[in-house]
Amino acid sequence: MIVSKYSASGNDFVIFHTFVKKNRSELAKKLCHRQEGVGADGLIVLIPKSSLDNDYDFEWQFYNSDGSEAEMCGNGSRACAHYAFANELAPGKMSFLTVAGVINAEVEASNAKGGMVLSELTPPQILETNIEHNGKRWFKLNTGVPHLVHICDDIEFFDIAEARELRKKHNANINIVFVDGKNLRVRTYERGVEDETFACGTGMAASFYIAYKEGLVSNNIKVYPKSGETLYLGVNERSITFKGEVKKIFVTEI
Ligand SMILES: N[C@H](CCC[C@H](N)C(=O)O)C(=O)O
Repeated sequence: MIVSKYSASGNDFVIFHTFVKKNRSELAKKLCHRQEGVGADGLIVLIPKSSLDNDYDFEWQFYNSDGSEAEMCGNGSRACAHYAFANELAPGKMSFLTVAGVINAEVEASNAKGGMVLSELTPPQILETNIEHNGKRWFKLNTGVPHLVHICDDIEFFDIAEARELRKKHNANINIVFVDGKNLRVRTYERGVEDETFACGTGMAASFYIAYKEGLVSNNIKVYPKSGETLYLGVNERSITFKGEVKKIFVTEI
């Protein structure tokens, strides 16, 4: 089986396509394993559409590295869009079906090593605005998957033990966000990876949306995850747009 390894702002994925839709939880754990597999935060399986009457170009399955299936993955949606375009499975402007809903994506630039991709996420839903934990205020919202967000004053310290506790209590990804002038810096403990990742797209979107609703940033900004790569976040009348570079690291047979 031929698989591709992608990095989207430091969040990395194994991607392949097949017409067969089945449970791939065990395969995800095997392929994502950092020492015994390809190594990735998640597995993306692209399933080309089987009938012309679907109003999307393909369907996908997304699995975290622990084998859990997640409704959506922001960075994964950008990597998958480039993979689909590069493998002639979709046009540059595409839409695909995820558990969270249909995602629109556009490959704005592409070459053999990757490109620049914009995804439009599912409409954000603010669920709670005042969760108190250890004297800190957390927001809970869904940007395709559930996230907790805390607006912090020191991005250099991320309490992973506290994040793990909150992740278990709320079954959500955990984000701290720092307002850095006009832009944001975000760090995320990811559900299903069970550790901090170098970037989390839906987490950056959740953090951006809370900072925007709190009047701390404008509706079009740059967001910097742990990897330091630049992501462009915006709010439109429908949802949140999310743009950044994706890199095709290698293609291999397993
Ligand atoms: N770990 C997340 C799914 C992947 C989200 C993240 N990789 C992104 O880019 O949005 C969850 O289980 O809710």
